[in-house]
Amino acid sequence: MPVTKFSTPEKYKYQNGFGSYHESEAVVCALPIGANSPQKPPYGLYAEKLSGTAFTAPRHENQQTWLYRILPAAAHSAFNPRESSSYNTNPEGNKLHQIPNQLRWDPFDLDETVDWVHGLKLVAGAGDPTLKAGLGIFIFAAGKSMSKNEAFYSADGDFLIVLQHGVLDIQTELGNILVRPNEICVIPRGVRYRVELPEGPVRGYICELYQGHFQLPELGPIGSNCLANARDFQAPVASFDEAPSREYTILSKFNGHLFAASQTHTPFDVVAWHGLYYPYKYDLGRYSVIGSVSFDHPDPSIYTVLTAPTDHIGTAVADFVIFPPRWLVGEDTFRPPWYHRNTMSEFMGLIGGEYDAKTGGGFQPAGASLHNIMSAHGPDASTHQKASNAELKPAKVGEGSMAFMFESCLMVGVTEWGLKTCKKVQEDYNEESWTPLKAHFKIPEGVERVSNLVGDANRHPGIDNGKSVNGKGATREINQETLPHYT
Ligand SMILES: O=C(O)Cc1cc(O)ccc1O
Ligand SMILES: [Fe+2]
Repeated sequence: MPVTKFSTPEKYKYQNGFGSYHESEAVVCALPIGANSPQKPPYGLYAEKLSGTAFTAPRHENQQTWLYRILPAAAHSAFNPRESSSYNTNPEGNKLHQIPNQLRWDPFDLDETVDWVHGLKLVAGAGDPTLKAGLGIFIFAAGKSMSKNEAFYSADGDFLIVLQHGVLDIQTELGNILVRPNEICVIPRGVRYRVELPEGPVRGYICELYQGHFQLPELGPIGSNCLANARDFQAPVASFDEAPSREYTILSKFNGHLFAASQTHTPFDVVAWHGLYYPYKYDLGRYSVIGSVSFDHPDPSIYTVLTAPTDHIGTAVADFVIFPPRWLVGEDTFRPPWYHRNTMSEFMGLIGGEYDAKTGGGFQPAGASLHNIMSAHGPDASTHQKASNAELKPAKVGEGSMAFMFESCLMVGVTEWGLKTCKKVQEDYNEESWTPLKAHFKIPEGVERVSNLVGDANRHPGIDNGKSVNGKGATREINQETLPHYT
């Protein structure tokens, strides 16, 4: 049998595992053994610590990485404000409109005129990076690679990048990551990187976490596998530029504003590193979806890829949730999401295809929606019509599609850009979605108006010995007295 050889280009080798202690060296023996900061690190390298949590954070939260580099990151000029009148991704400088309306955006435009740094548009957010509290939601669209002489970092938070279009070739201090369609990438606060666009324009969404870090959700009774499996997260291996000395600009996003410093050596000079604080990517196609195999529609928390918890267990400052292709088999079930009002806010985007809860055509790839705290929403009228009459055989939904949600316990405000400047807000969202819903309520002839009695099966006409519910094909045995069904 012929042997197929798979090879990954050296540039894009990865180490697998979420939250794993990784170590990597681009030159043999560049990592010191048995010490972090020897008097003279190997090959004349400098040792530098990059911390992602307080030094004293408990072990289960503590994240830091030791870098062994040609020159320390500190070797640069002072930072000066750059583009201070135009560049502002700061929530406090961007008036946030807190409004209860359901909002939906048409697809955001590609923009071929800008690079990664200038393609970031704050669309919504909550909190404040100076207090390390809350999150920022960005739309990004870029058509130019960053200059070879630039590196960017955000001091404000961790970037969770959800790519919607194109490919991102990211050179980070810790190594290279190629983000391809249907993949996401997390770049932690402070990590310096530059983004090249090998296949032209890119577009997508970012959740910037001003507080804490993303982690895998608990699995509870699911057990030890499924959802996003730890081994499918990929961190880069050490890789450094051997470029001759030249001018570099370090761009810092600091409290939403841009600052620039210069240096005469490459920032991509980390020859080896070890630790828990590193960028990583994940292919959403690897997500192992869990769902109901009997009836009813479970909470979307079963689709959580990553969660950023608050101090209150079970309540997230940001959950990253996806809606991948999956089988729906629920009997006697309205299969799309129920109508609901949520104490959490829900920002959604669509990477591709069609989202099964919104089949009316208004929620499109590269578009978005925001259902803020207690903003009522659910399937649009056409989806309701289809789903409440559909034949309930097993059905694959979301084939070729990937919707996602940033769900937050915080009230999410919308920026002026998001509400007006981008000109993408759909004025007729309610009229297209829910105002066409018809009332179907009808009390059959002979049914009493008031009944406090729930234990009498005779009061529930249309139930056939508890074997089928509403005659719609459910086969489970159920005590009919508990069924508050009228047909
Ligand atoms: O509103 C939405 O479309 C997202 C969502 C999906 C779901 O299956 C259940 C609840 C929910 O908020
Ligand atoms: Fe919802």
